[in-house]
Amino acid sequence: MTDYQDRTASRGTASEPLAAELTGVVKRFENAKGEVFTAVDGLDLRIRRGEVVAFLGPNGAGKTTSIDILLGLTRPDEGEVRLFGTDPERAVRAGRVAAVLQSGGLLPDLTVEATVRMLASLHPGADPERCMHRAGVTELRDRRVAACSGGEQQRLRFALALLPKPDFLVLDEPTAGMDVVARRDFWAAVREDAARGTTVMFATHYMEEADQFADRVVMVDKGAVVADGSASSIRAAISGRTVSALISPYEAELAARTPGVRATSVRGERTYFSCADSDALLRVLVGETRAREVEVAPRSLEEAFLAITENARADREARADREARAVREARPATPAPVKENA
Ligand SMILES: Nc1ncnc2c1ncn2[C@@H]1O[C@H](COP(=O)(O)OP(=O)(O)OP(=O)(O)O)[C@@H](O)[C@H]1O
Repeated sequence: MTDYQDRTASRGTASEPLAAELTGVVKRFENAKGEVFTAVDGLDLRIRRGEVVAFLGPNGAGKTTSIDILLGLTRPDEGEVRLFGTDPERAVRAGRVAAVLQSGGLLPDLTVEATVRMLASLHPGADPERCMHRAGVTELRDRRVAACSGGEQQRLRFALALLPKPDFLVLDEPTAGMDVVARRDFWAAVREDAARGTTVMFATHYMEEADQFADRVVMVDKGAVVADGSASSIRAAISGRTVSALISPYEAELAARTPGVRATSVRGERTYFSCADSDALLRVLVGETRAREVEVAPRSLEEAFLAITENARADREARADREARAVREARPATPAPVKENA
């Protein structure tokens, strides 16, 4: 297994039943012209109980579609989905799985408390006070939903999701559009719940959310898993900086020989150097070339994806080579053909 597929960050164990299991899931959409587009392309994912998994990917990677399939809201064209060993609809009906989706579902004229109590009546044994407290909305109880900020509405949705006392919480980009403080408060509430052993899977664009909150990060791109591992292994893969400058092609080539420079590219007038040791490159650019307007930036998520997919491809090729060699070496020498006498 590669660094990105070590799956060591689990809080569950292999002998425990899985919270979720997606095997070979494919979902295609057809546009008005009849062109077929594959949004989820053979997704395999196993989530053990107690794990907190970030589902990370760029726009259009297939996160929402995968989550809809996981929750039984969309049927896959191929593949199988199991939640707690049963089909998604049954698991959701039984209150074992609850979701905080990106929008919808709230009545603007009700107060926060009335909303929670109304939905609590659908779940025998639900404890509205406790759920409000756990989601951090107790202080907002008398506020109308329409007067709540986006972040407060998401916390309210979180309180509603807690009503059936789910074992598994699925959150689809729950903090999209929130400011830093609202995001921090939201995660504090979820984190507290996860500490009680609830399995959590959340989709996000934000690398730092995945890093701070998840103990496992699953990166998806083009509807398939491209990396899967502990946050630290993913972080290691995206460490490094991008240095860019206005520099002549000749001097750029010289600078690219600095140890630690992994790749260069040109966009517009700028040359971008992806490097592990930005200090060494800066010394060269400033001290030995006529480079101007030098900038240093953390590696972007897109660059991280490129690095990870490239590493994953190299790992796959190396593994295939090793396996082929092992097969060749294990094969007994072919005996010389025996000539039969006519
Ligand atoms: N009902 C649909 N009909 C046609 N195409 C769809 C439909 N739903 C999703 N898609 C397409 O499938 C791809 C994956 O979309 P999805 O919403 O799952 O991605 P995502 O990773 O959640 O993206 P984002 O981060 O932007 O929400 C996108 O290209 C999207 O346009």
